[in-house]
Amino acid sequence: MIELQDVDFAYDDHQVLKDVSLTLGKPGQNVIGLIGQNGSGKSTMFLNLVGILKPTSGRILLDGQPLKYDKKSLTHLRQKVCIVFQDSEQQLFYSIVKDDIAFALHNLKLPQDEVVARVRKVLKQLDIEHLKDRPIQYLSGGQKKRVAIAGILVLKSEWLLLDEPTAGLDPDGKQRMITLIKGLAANGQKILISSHDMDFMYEIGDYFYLLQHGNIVKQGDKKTAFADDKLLSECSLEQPWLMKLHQRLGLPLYEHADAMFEDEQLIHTLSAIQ
Ligand SMILES: Nc1ncnc2c1ncn2[C@@H]1O[C@H](COP(=O)(O)OP(=O)(O)OP(=O)(O)O)[C@@H](O)[C@H]1O
Repeated sequence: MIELQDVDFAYDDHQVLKDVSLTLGKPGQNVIGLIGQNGSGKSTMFLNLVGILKPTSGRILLDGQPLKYDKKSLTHLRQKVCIVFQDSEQQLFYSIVKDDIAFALHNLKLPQDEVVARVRKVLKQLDIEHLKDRPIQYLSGGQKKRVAIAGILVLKSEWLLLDEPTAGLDPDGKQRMITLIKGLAANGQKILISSHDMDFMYEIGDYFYLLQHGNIVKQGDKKTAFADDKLLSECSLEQPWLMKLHQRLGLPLYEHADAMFEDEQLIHTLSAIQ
């Protein structure tokens, strides 16, 4: 579990996180969403969680132990909690895809056959086997994102932090991201995602935190987190469309779009209207 206790963070005199307390990794909460508009502090919170930044006050605990910031402790932390940055370029270092994915594994001094096996597995998992020998500089933004994620997934960390994973993706890329995240979560991967893409978050998340100007102003499951349209618009966020249909048209609150399209009773009612 990851716990934040009364965490404040400021860049010099610019206070960004304000008294944030939360516990990540409770049973049934494999995919956790951190929602907030641009500048609300999501990336700053992520950077605190991986020890790149240190809370100005308060503390962060991993499995009950407060984070320490010496080199050895940070190496340990980064084997358990890994981040995929919003800008994939920030974490692509090698020129060829398969070398880049293997980079951190070589750093960990894993045996070569283990490195090869792990790289092969993630290439398949992310459907990028065809890119393995390609120069990274010629990949599209969406392909680079998948390579960056592959380079983290090979590490098999307990926690995966995805900062704005759908930024810049086309509908197909977004759908692939949804499939990937659902697949990882089904295998027990714990994932924290930051985004202001509300339909995406609604589709994949189990539990949500709403961040406004560095404060957690709401938390809960889908039903709770997205219910207050007024609060969401104060945060410059839009209600997910399934929640709008529920609140404004009285439809059941579907967990995801497929559940609505597969609802035979709804289909029957709609066809009777026509
Ligand atoms: N290195 C920095 N130095 C000073 N201020 C910063 C720095 N990084 C971010 N900020 C400021 O901190 C605030 C929160 O930024 P942050 O990137 O955490 O927000 P965010 O919610 O992730 O935004 P976005 O959705 O645009 O990625 C913003 O006002 C931003 O300008």
